[in-house]
Amino acid sequence: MRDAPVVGGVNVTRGNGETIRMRRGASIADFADKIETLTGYTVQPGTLVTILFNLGEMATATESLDEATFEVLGEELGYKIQMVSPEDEDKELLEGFGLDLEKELAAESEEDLEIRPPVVTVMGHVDHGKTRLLDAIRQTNVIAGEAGGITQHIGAYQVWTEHEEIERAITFIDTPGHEAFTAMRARGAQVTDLAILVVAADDGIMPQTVEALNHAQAANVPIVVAVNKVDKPDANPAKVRQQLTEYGLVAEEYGGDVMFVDVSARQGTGIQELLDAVLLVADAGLDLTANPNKSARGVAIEAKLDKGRGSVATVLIQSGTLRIGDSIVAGTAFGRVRAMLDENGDAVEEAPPSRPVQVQGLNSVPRAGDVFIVTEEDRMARQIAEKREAVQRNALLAKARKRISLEDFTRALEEGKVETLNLIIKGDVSGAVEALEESLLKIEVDDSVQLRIIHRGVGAITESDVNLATIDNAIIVGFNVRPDTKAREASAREGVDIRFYSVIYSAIDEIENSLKGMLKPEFEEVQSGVAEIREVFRSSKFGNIAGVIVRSGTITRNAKARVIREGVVIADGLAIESLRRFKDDVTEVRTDYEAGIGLGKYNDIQVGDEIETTEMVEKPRG
Ligand SMILES: Nc1nc2c(ncn2[C@@H]2O[C@H](COP(=O)(O)OP(=O)(O)OP(=O)(O)O)[C@@H](O)[C@H]2O)c(=O)[nH]1
Repeated sequence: MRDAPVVGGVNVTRGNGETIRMRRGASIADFADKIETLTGYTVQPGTLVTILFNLGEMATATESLDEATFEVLGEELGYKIQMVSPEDEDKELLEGFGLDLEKELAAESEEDLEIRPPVVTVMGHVDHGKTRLLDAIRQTNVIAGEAGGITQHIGAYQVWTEHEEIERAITFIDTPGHEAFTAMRARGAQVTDLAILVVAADDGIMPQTVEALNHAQAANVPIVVAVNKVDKPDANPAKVRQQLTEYGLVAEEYGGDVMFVDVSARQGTGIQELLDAVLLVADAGLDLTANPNKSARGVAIEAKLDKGRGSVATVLIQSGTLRIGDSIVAGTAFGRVRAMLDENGDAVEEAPPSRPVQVQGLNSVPRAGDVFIVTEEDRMARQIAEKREAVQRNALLAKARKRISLEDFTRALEEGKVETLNLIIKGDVSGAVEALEESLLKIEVDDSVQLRIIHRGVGAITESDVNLATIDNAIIVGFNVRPDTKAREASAREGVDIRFYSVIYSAIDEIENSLKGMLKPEFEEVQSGVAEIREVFRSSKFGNIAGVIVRSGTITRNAKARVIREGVVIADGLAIESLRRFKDDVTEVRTDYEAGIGLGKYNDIQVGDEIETTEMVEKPRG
């Protein structure tokens, strides 16, 4: 490739608004490659590192960058950046193996398709009777002859019911509440065709009822309401109907189009009517069909590591038929189907669409929501899994930088992009949540800025809040509440910004400032690399040079350094004046590599000392 000519003082590798597609986890070096392909001229990654540095962002040539950083760099160079979404990325990965799931589905003709059972998730507030209802459904509708058999929890099961004189199956996802539902949605897997919202008639609408229906509505999944515990003396089913009207769920008897069914999970009443309602909704407009005559595709519902059996994963077949001996890949897990069990613990030879089965034979445990596909050869399943693992690793590295934070929002605003700030509000008492919501909605800003509160609730910040924030790129505001362990892990993994407040005024203040584009980012120092001194050389030009091996992270030429002797910082705020590998000046040295570091006039270094480097990164508030 040739060097780019300079025309009118401008290097012609600069763009003219062309779009460059970048993968998650890509680096400056990848970006340079893309520009080279586009222009036909050589682009040095180091040049891009310098340009980015001059824009106030520090990154090495091979480090994974996030979307915001690519955009900054792209804008400077005259390119539009389009980040490839995780779904598209995986799609492209599969296409590389000749697998195009969408094309496959589109190529199916009407004759190939057969009706499949609806897949139903049961959601509702704690103690409103989800578990009991699922038990009741199961007890009254297991396949004849298997009643009383030992059932085992595999995360999903099918029941059979006579509907308009035909025996029909319904598949129930039986994972703990809507946590699984949102986890799967966050991963782009749509498994649920329909949701049953359980509301106890003696208790009425509670925070998780609202949360559950928000999730179902956001996913565009139709809802059937089961008004439970109608056997209780203080049951008030009419009130439940009344209350849900406010959330857009209007009962048929009130002129709306939502089916409400009164049930008692304890007494087993109303169950048949509920199943009929589910099938009516499914038949009315959901068009649930699939081709059973091809190799299977579906979604992992739950999975665990079993001491005796290894990885066991419950999968839901979405199209095709799964058979013993099939090679499958689910997320980053792969293997051959060694055995399949149904919810009764019975061995199954093949599983058609909408059938959940527990599969043995995968090499590791897939995550809930991972899509699985059957491949023609074992080798292909393994290669897909390995490629995905590499992609995930890179994406994680980039994501560690951050998702949207209030500061990003402010910056986007300052750049004049029209923006909507999505918020989730969680508080300790409903009064506070309402007060906060009301005050926030009253903030006056100009027309280009919008505040949307996509969910509010009382109680700790949960994993499902974080999942919702991930999907809608929202910021979570916690008023006197904290995330639970799972939520904390999820927010760290997904990089969701959670802001904690204990005074309503400061929450309003900060969000108002952000909406008005006044929030200034704060920076903090983080460790970027540690090197151990193994030799000290004297150089007439540079003073003492430390011969080091990098123990962790990356030592970069621009970083600040400190010297640590036996765990004590003996000098701080030093600049790295020279960084060399052998005789060459380099900009960075990574873990396990040797290098020579010169700290300018600072000479007090000994063998065994550590040089630790730090960089300034934007600090999450809270
Ligand atoms: N009277 C009456 N009690 C019920 C009925 N359904 C459930 N219950 C009781 O309500 C309590 C909660 O029921 P669960 O099925 O555990 O509720 P859940 O929604 O699954 O609760 P979590 O799993 O904790 O979210 C239990 O004590 C049940 O026995 C009903 O129809 N009538």
